[in-house]
Amino acid sequence: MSGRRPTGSGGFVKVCGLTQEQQIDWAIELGYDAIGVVVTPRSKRYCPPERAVALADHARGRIPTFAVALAHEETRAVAEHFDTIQVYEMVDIPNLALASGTPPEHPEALDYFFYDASTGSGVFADIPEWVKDVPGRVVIAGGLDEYNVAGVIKTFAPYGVDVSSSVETAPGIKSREKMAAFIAAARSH
Ligand SMILES: O=C(O)c1ccccc1NCC(=O)[C@H](O)[C@H](O)COP(=O)(O)O
Repeated sequence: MSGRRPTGSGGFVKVCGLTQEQQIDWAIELGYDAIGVVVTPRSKRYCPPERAVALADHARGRIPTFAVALAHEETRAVAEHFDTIQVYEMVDIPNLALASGTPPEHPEALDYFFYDASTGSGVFADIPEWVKDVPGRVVIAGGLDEYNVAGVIKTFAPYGVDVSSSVETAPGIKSREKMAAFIAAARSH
C-alpha cells in the first residue's frame, strides 16, 4: 500500500448512470459525493460522447465526475472532461478507478477500487471477505438499495458506496425520491 490514500469508511456516496442534467442537480442537492456517466455503448445507460461531455460540463466545479466504461478505450473521446476514469481493466493512467469483482493486483496504483460484480445490473450478491483487506479508497457497488446499503457499510466499512439501478424508474432515468431514500439510508449508519 502506498500510504497516500485513506482507508476505512469515508462516507463517499456515488450515483452512477446519469443521463440528464437535472439528475446531476438532484445529486448535488441531495448531497451525493460524485456522479458517473456511462460511456460504453454496451450499456443501456450509454451516453454518446457529445452527451457525456455536456453532462461533465454541467457538473464541473460542482461535483466530481466519473466516466464509466468496460474498457479504457471506450473512454478516450471524453476522458479529458472527467475527473476520474472508471473501467474494468487495469491501465496506467493517473486518475484510475478500477472496477472489478476480483482483488486488485496493484491497489497502490489506483485512485479508487470499486468492488463491482454487477456492472449496472442491479443484482446484489454476497460480498467476499477479501474486500475488507483491500487498501485505499474501496467503493462497494452492485445491487445496493435503500434497504441493504447501511448493512453493507456496517459490515465492510468501505470508503464509499455506489448505486445505479435501485434509484431508477427505467435504465438511465433516475428518481429524485429514490435517490433521496438511498443517500438517507447510506448516511444513517
Ligand atoms: O451502469 C451500467 O449500465 C454499466 C454498464 C457497464 C459497466 C458499468 C456500468 N455501471 C457501473 C456502475 O458504477 C454502477 O453504479 C454499479 O455497477 C452498480 O450498479 P447497480 O447494481 O445497478 O446499482
